[in-house]
Amino acid sequence: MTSAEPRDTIESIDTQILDLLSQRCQALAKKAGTKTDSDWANTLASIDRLIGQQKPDTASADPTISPDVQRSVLRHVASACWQATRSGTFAFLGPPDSYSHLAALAYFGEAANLLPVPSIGAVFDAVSRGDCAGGIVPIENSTDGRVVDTFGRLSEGEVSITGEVQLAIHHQLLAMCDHEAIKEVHSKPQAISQCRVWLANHLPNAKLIECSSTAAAAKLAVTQPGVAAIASEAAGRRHGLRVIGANIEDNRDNVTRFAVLGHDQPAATGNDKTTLLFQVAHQPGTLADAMGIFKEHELNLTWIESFPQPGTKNEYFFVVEFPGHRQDPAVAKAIEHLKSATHHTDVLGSYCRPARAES
Ligand SMILES: O=C(O)C(=O)C[C@]1(C(=O)O)C=C[C@@H](O)C=C1
Repeated sequence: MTSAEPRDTIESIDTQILDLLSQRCQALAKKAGTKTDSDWANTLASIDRLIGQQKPDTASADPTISPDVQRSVLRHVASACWQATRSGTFAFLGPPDSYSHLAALAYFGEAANLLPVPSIGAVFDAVSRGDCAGGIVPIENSTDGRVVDTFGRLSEGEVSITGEVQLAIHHQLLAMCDHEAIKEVHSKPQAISQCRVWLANHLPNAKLIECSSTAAAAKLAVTQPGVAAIASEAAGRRHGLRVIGANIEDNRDNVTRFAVLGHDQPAATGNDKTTLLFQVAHQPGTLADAMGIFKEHELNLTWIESFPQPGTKNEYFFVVEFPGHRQDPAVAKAIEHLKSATHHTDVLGSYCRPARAES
């Protein structure tokens, strides 16, 4: 055997995997800009379809590797090939190891070119100006509902929602000092709110201080004596912080939904949802009439939120979500109907429904 020959079966298989990777990149590069090209959202949807379609008795449905792990491996392969053949950066609320970063990694894959920015508004700016091909922002959490900064910008209609990530959020209380020496706890308001009961029971005298992100709080806790941060396990590892309290979220099933922002309109996958924003006249019954349209077209709402329209008195935007794609006949008819019955109706996006990831 010469030194260039594979040593054993495993190495020979790895060589084949590398060869397949290179073939996959070449095929992807050939598709770029053609009619059969697909965007990232559709790439993810086709991986999900492939995993879902596997027959239990086929070789690829090997029970030693669960469908979730197979999905994650294929996503990373796709992400590496995408990165090698396309340009494009995706913005998230940084610094690294914020939950937005973890959500971006779960969606775009480890190989993606990810850009940390200082605020949720900066994610919208980067995508709407075209500096980034896409971005990711928190939209709702299971404790407090909508994330206010995101809603304000969604109503401006500059970008679309092209996907969603649901991330299970497990908060850690991180510090350099002992529990007894903690005087201040810093974090993003949403994270503080998700740990309110734990903080009242374990640190009743600590000052709670809001900052731009959980990861920014973790960075600060490294240098400020007596300061603890509520942040992710990954942020604690990055900065060498001690875990003073593990999994301190009050709700064991703490989940944040993140919206993926972009300019594409993902094609229907058969497992989609649609997010709409509308405005009705400030008159009796106008909201009930709008709701009647969803009933008439048998669209089952999974979310409804209202938020004040800036610069007006008693005027609100409404955001609703329901299963189905804007190209489905019932959804298309309902949108047309709403457009004629409301002041303004904007389809924020139709995109593939997500699976849940862990933080
Ligand atoms: O600060 C972070 O790490 C974020 O990514 C933001 C954010 C949010 O605003 O909801 C995301 C998930 C958690 O709910 C806490 C904070």
